Amino acid sequence: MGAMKTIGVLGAGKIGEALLSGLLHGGYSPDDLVFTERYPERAAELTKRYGVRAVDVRTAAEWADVLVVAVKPQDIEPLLDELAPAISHHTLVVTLCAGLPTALFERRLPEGTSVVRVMPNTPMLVGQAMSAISPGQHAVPADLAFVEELMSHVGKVVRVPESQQDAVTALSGSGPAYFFYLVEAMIDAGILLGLPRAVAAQLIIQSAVGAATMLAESGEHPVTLREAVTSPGGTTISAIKELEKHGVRAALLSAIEAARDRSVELGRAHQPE
Ligand SMILES: NC(=O)C1=CN([C@@H]2O[C@H](COP(=O)(O)OP(=O)(O)OC[C@H]3O[C@@H](n4cnc5c(N)ncnc54)[C@H](OP(=O)(O)O)[C@@H]3O)[C@@H](O)[C@H]2O)C=CC1
Ligand SMILES: O=C(O)[C@@H]1CCC=N1
Repeated sequence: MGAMKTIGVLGAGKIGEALLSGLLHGGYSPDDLVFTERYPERAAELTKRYGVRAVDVRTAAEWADVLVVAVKPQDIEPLLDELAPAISHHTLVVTLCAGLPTALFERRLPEGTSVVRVMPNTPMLVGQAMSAISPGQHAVPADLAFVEELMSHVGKVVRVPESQQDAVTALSGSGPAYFFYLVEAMIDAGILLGLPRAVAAQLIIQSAVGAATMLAESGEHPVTLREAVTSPGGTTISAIKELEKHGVRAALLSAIEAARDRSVELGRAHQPE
């Protein structure tokens, strides 16, 4: 178990909470975790829910072997101001922030600080995260191996060069949102066809679970799986024709490109003068 390292989660919003919850489900003890939060009410609520201690950033920096940064990229500067004087250079820093390069942390934290960049996603809440990890310039193989093991408690992990993290963020970081959006639209289609909302939701959600399981377990290409649903002269091809007519494939390509561009932009906002 993670070599029993203590973990401090800085910023327990949606993704910070998902990590705490996922690690607890994955076998971590609440005694090996702390978190920081700006609002005391939110901190108290999380402590009640998970039994994990809320502390200030200085205490987290002094106590934890590993600090996981989970604030919005827009909030990083004040956090680094607080962290820089408090952190020891032996602490491993793991950043979950979209767009922010490891070099930003290395520049602002004590010389030689080991930083690993991770892009997870919210299915971490159910142990089904997809996380991509990249080492900063001072991260040694043991640091990367530790983070790989840590994130494997909450899902699957892949190693990528940091230069690919903006693309990863656009694909799997934001990816669950695209599926939720599709499901939402498909349930609406059920309503359009006169089905009760609860029935439409059950039909679509189970179809999504079934399709995802086939993709994950069959090893078949998505085209093969789609062709198996598409009977000659049947219903599916009538729907596919409309999807093509409305440029859904092109829309997805443009959407994911836009997400990648936004990730790059979030990183640029924190470049040195
Ligand atoms: N949501 C997602 O699917 C994913 C998010 N990420 C990354 O995770 C990070 C967090 O995103 P998300 O959880 O969605 O955002 P949230 O706004 O939900 O979470 C950020 C939390 O950090 C708190 N916070 C801000 N500054 C500080 C500080 N100095 N000390 C302590 N707490 C602080 C915020 O408090 P307050 O409410 O006061 O602002 C908030 O609760 C981002 O960098 C994002 O790019 C990565 C992968 C997926
Ligand atoms: O939307 C965002 O910026 C974050 C990063 C990836 C998913 N959510």
